[in-house]
Amino acid sequence: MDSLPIIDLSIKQNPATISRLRQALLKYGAFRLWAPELKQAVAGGLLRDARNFFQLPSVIKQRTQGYSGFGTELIRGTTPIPKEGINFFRTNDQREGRIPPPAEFFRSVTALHDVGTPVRLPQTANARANTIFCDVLESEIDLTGTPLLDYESVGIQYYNSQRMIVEGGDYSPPHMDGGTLAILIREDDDGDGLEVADLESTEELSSDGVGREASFLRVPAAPNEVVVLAGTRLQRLLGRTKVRACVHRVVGPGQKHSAEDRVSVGIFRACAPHPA
Ligand SMILES: O=C(O)CCC(=O)C(=O)O
Ligand SMILES: [Fe+2]
Repeated sequence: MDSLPIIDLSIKQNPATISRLRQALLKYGAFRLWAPELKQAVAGGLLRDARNFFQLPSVIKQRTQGYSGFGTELIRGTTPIPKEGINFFRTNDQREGRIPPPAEFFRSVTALHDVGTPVRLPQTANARANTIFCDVLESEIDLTGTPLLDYESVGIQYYNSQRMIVEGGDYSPPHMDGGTLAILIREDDDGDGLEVADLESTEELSSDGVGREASFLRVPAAPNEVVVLAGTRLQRLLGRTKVRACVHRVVGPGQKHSAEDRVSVGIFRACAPHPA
C-alpha cells in the first residue's frame, strides 16, 4: 500500500474498497476522504480569516478564547510543538478576561462545522457513512451519533515556516490524537509535510517509539480530499485488532516550503464528553 485508500461516502463501497480501508486502519490508522465541500468551506474565507487572526498583535491573541501561543502546546507533556493554534467549541478555556475570536473568523469556522461532513452526520443523510464504519470495523458500537461520541471541536494550526527555516526542526513531532476521529483539512500541496507511520513496520506502541522506528508514508494534500485519522479513543473502544491510533508527524519546512506559513484545520471528534 503506497498511498492511503480514498473513500467517497456518497457512493456504495465495493468489497475491495472495504477491504483496503480495513487494511489501512490497521497499518496506518488513517484513510483519505473525498470531501470537496469541506475543502471549499476552508478555502472560502476560513484560511484568510485564520491568517488575519494569527497576524494580530500577540496581546490580543493571548486574550482570545481557545488560543495557544507558539510552542505552548506540548506533545506527551514535554515536547513543545512549534505552532500557534486556536480551538473552537471546546469548553475548557473559561479563564478570566477572555475575549471571543473575531466575529468573521468565528462565522467561517461555524460554517465549516455546519457543512455537515458525512462522517459527522450519520443519522440523517449520511446513514450510509455510519453503515460503512460499522461494516468495516464490525462494530457493535454506534461510532457516531451518540452524545458521548459526537462531541466535536475545530482546531486551527498555524506554523510560521520562515521562523522554522531559520530555527530548523519539523512542524510537528510524531504523536497520536486523543479522540475517535480527526479530520484534517490542508491547503493543496504535493509537498505538504504530513506523514503517517506504518504501524506494521515496528513493534513499538508509544508514539515516540513508533516515531523513532517506523517507516512513514507521505500524505500529499490533494484537491477535494481530506485525511481522516483514528485517535486513541477509537483504538480503545474497538481494540487494536480492528483499528490502530494513527501516529502522524508533519515534517518540514525545509527547502520545499518557501511559503511564509502553513495552516491546517482539524475537526477533532469526541475529544471530551458532549457539553450537557
Ligand atoms: O497540521 C497538521 O497537518 C497536523 C496537525 C495535528 O496533527 C494536530 O493538530 O493534532
Ligand atoms: Fe495530530
